[in-house]
Formats: sequence, C-alpha cells, structure tokens
Amino acid sequence: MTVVPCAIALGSNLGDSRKTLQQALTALHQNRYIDVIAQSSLYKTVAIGPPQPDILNACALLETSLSAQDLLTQLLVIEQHFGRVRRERWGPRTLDLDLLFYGQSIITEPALQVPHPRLRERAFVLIPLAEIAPHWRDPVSGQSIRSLRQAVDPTGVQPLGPIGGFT
Ligand SMILES: Nc1ncnc2c1ncn2[C@@H]1O[C@H](COP(=O)(O)OP(=O)(O)OP(=O)(O)O)[C@@H](O)[C@H]1O
Ligand SMILES: Nc1nc2c(c(=O)[nH]1)N=C(CO)CN2
Repeated sequence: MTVVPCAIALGSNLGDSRKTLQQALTALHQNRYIDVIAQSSLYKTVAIGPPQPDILNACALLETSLSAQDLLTQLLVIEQHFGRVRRERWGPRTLDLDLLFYGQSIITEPALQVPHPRLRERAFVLIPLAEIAPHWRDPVSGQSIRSLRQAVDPTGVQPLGPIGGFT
C-alpha cells in the first residue's frame, strides 16, 4: 500500500471557528485511511476577498492511502458536515479545507488542482505551513515552503497559539 504525505489548509470565520477546526482535525484523524502527522498553531488572519470577519487559519500534514481525488472528496464531506454553504466567491465560511500538496504530484483537472494554485501568494497558508513543513519543496516553483514564506508580507497574520483539542 502506498502512503502519500500531503498538506492541507483549514479556515473558518463563521460560528465557533476554533472548535470547528479542532473537530475537523478530529474527523480527519478518525478516517482510517488518513493519519494526521502534524498540525500548526492557530492564526487569526485578515480575510482576503470581500469584507468579512477575520478568519481562523491553520495547516496540517497528513499521510494517506487515498488517491488525491478521494482525499478531496473526504475533505468536501467534512466541509459539508460543518454546514458549509457556498455563496459568493471567497465569502464567509464555517469550514474551508484546501488540499495544498499531494506528495510531489502536479494535478491540473477542472475539479482538482494540486499544488493549490494560489498557495504561493497566501501568507495565511505559508506562515502556518512553514511551522510544520519548512523543507517541503513546491514541485511547481521548486522552492521550499520556508523560502516561499519569506517572500510574502506577514501583515494581518497573527499567531494565537496551539489549536488545542486534538493531540
Ligand atoms: N487543491 C484543491 N483543494 C480544494 N478544492 C479544490 C482544489 N482544487 C480544486 N478544488 C475545487 O474547488 C472547489 C472549492 O472551491 P471553494 O469554493 O472552496 O474555493 P475557496 O477555497 O473558497 O477558494 P480558493 O480555491 O481560492 O481557496 C472544490 O469543490 C474543488 O472541486
Ligand atoms: N485570511 C484569509 N483569507 C482568505 C481565505 C483564508 O482562509 N484566510 N480563504 C480564501 C478562499 O479560500 C480567500 N481569502
């Protein structure tokens, strides 16, 4: 059985966001095909996009025996479980789970792009991810997460400490 290391981003700005992120990590942990290897601190971040409340963001490293498509399906199932309703693009959400990396794969399908196409410009992704995977190499740019993180403006990304709830 092949096990693939992956990275995901978590975000929430509706409801009890800290609890939602904790419960999302617990749901991933409970999936028999997914191991949660590491989780970043929690960050309060200024929302990029339409005006809306600040967002709680974090990242996690996983190992999975699922295909990238099946892992995305599991992420979408967990989002739905937390009542995510899609309205405007980049609007407020109870839970957003993005697949950032699936090993060193490059996937460009309509429903799945990996590495996540916007991760290189996102301080709210790169700062938490650099905590847990500084040496991970982005297969598209060839750069490490640490060097991508050093290139973004950290303004508006404030650490809040451990996510808590899940160990
Ligand atoms: N790497 C990926 N991770 C998560 N969803 C992806 C990915 N690539 C493509 N998608 C597709 O995008 C859809 C999710 O769009 P969504 O509305 O959550 O975007 P968003 O997270 O608000 O914005 P952004 O994609 O800029 O982070 C999913 O239904 C999925 O099919
Ligand atoms: N701060 C912040 N801004 C965003 C976020 C997010 O998770 N955090 N997600 C977006 C679309 O996924 C768009 N804008």
